[in-house]
Amino acid sequence: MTDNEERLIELKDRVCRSIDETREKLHRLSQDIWSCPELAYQETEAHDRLVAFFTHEHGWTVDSHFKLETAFRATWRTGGDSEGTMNVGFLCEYDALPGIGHACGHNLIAEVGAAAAVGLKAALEGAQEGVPVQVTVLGTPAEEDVGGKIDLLKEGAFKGIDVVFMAHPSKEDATYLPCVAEHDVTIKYHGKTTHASSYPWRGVNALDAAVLCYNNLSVLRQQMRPDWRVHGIIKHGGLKPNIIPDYTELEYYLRTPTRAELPVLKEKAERCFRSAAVATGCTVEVEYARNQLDNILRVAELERLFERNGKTLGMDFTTDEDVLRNESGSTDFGNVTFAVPGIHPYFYIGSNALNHTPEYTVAAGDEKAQFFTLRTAKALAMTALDLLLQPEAMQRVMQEFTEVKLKDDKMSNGV
Ligand SMILES: NCCC[C@H](NC(=O)CCN)C(=O)O
Repeated sequence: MTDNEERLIELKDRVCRSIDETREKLHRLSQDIWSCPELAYQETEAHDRLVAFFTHEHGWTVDSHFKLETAFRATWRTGGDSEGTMNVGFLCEYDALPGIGHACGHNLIAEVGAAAAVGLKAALEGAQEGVPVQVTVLGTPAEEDVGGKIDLLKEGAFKGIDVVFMAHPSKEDATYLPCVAEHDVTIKYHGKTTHASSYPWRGVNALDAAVLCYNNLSVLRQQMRPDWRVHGIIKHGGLKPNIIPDYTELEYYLRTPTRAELPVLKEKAERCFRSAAVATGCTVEVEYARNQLDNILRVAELERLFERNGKTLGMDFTTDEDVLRNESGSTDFGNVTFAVPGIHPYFYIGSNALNHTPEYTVAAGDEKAQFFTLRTAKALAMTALDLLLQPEAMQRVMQEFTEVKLKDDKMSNGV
């Protein structure tokens, strides 16, 4: 075994020990966030708790309200000049869901990011030969909405970060689960009210338009690729049965496995929106969310390193092809992966509950989740050490990142 390999093992042990030594503070942080669920862009308490956590941990430079009201940044760097310093990013999410609190366990995402950063810093602080590194923690709000990470990307918050890590609670350990491109859209129909019984023929029925739109999209599914998704709700359908509705509103999520396919689906969906207006005589407004979520650009080398570290800690990565190929959602982390190589693995939290259910809310606040949460943080920090102490590993990551980006560019440009 080489000296460097021995050093890596020692530093990885130090990461695990320091995270275990901080577990009480980390659990309290996670519990404080879990017990005060806040919606996207309204995560003021969670922001304050995380800012206070890093402020009280020595050595961190903390920027509260960093580019967004409820975003933050905490940085720590080893001494020496900035030349050759690798900037390792860890992301914290902390927004909850309406009506069911932290049913996606974002309190645990925040805890994983904080724990991994604290563990990596502790390991490197004591390293004999300096390892030039900056550790950057970014608090990224509103993942469940239009995506705070995308806002932060636009504001340059990820500039200078060389590799980025986060992890998401799930019902199994997985180095990756399909994360698809998505664009949210609101469709508004405007008609004309009249008495629905006395003289309905004088009205223009916006609810008819909404129902036709819903049905148009429902029949479109037969002609969609099986891995595309179109799903939505009628947010406003009218005021009273005897008033022909003059305003209705629908919200839909349009999803495709790659960002290159999304324009194709959007064009088909828009025909459904607009034909409902034509058929009823309504006017229609189509409003897309300001941010489109991209699919995750995968870097297999990062996933391999993470899986190797996770297995040494006892993680049991799923091999269920059905899960690995089909069960998917979207995340604004996808947009980050087109700017910075990164991984977004999933981790079991001691429950078979499904995300976005009240049962998952309970599981995310259960002390039983702590062991799995801290184990995941250790594996992330250990993977960061692999890159810091093995330059050839980071070179492989960058080479692969360049290749997959080029392949995506060609697909997006129809090459
Ligand atoms: N409009 C954004 C929705 C994102 C949401 N993300 C997830 O559920 C991943 C876990 N937080 C989605 O519906 O996919």
